[in-house]
Amino acid sequence: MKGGVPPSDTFLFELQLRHAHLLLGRFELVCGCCAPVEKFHYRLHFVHSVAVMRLQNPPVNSLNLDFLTEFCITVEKLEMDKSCRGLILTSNQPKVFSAGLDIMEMYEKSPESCGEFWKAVQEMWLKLYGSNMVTIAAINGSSPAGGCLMSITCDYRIMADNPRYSIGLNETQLGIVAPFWFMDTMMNTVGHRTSEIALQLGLLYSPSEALKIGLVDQLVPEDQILTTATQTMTKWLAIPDHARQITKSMMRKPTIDKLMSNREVDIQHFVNFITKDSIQKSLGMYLAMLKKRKS
Ligand SMILES: CCCCCC/C=C\CC(=O)SCCNC(=O)CCNC(=O)[C@H](O)C(C)(C)COP(=O)(O)OP(=O)(O)OC[C@H]1O[C@@H](n2cnc3c(N)ncnc32)[C@H](O)[C@@H]1OP(=O)(O)O
Repeated sequence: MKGGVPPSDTFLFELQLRHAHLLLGRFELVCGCCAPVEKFHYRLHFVHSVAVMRLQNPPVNSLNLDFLTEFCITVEKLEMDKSCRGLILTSNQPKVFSAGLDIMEMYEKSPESCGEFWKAVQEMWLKLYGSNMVTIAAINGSSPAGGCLMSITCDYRIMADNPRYSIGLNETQLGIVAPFWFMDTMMNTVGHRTSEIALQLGLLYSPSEALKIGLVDQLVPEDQILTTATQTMTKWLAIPDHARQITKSMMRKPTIDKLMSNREVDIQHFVNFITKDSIQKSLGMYLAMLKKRKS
């Protein structure tokens, strides 16, 4: 513990809660009083009631089952920690915020594994879209498909102004169909007409195009992304929590309820769809294209 002032009971209690996160969640915690202990899928850093989560699942922060499970446990713990009022999501990987769902979790897998994976994807969306915290995505790299979904579940999106980066729901380009709750989240963000075009064509937008259609809220130079996210967070946290939380919940509840009352059907639909030979073939071709593009 730094400094000569004895810690208050409340502070110690909060610290214990955070240490509990540390032990259960296997992430690296960086705060004034404790040294980093373990690195895993992300680093978590607390600054004045705000958790900054830097995703680090190399090489491209693809969302696999392990990552999603760990992510959900951590968000749930932050949600329960009354001292944590905001969450900033960003990437620790160069050039990529998140490459979306890990295609390997959907390719040549058993129906059981696919079902378990899809449940974790649903859980991630439910936790983030329904969060009481202020959530800000600091998008410091490309963010296709599931990466875009993760971003649009947040309350506010700040993207690095780098024309090489892109963001969007490009599922149709892989020969797959975004489920209704991906579509709903997109429609709630950019409106129905723009979503129709974006989703049917599987468009990936440059940062300036994304700003134009309202897919992101602000562009900044990459080296200013976290400072801007922190300043934005301060503005949002100035609003009384209860009023902001009730407003958020009233606006998102119908969309959340729609998935909540159809979770099992949605899982079955996903499993039936993704295990079809024709869809497996499309995924295989897409994976080969990704690898070929690299060489
Ligand atoms: C009812 C049915 C509903 C189904 C709904 C499914 C919903 C959502 C679907 C998804 O989220 S699918 C994922 C879609 N993601 C993408 O299309 C992105 C693909 N990746 C890229 O475009 C690029 O990798 C990148 C993110 C722009 C980064 O480019 P960079 O040049 O930095 O890196 P690469 O060399 O391309 O990739 C490195 C390495 O990672 C592998 N990889 C990339 N993305 C994925 C992925 N999403 N899943 C698994 N693996 C991925 C890539 O093949 C390379 O592998 P190696 O060659 O190194 O083995």
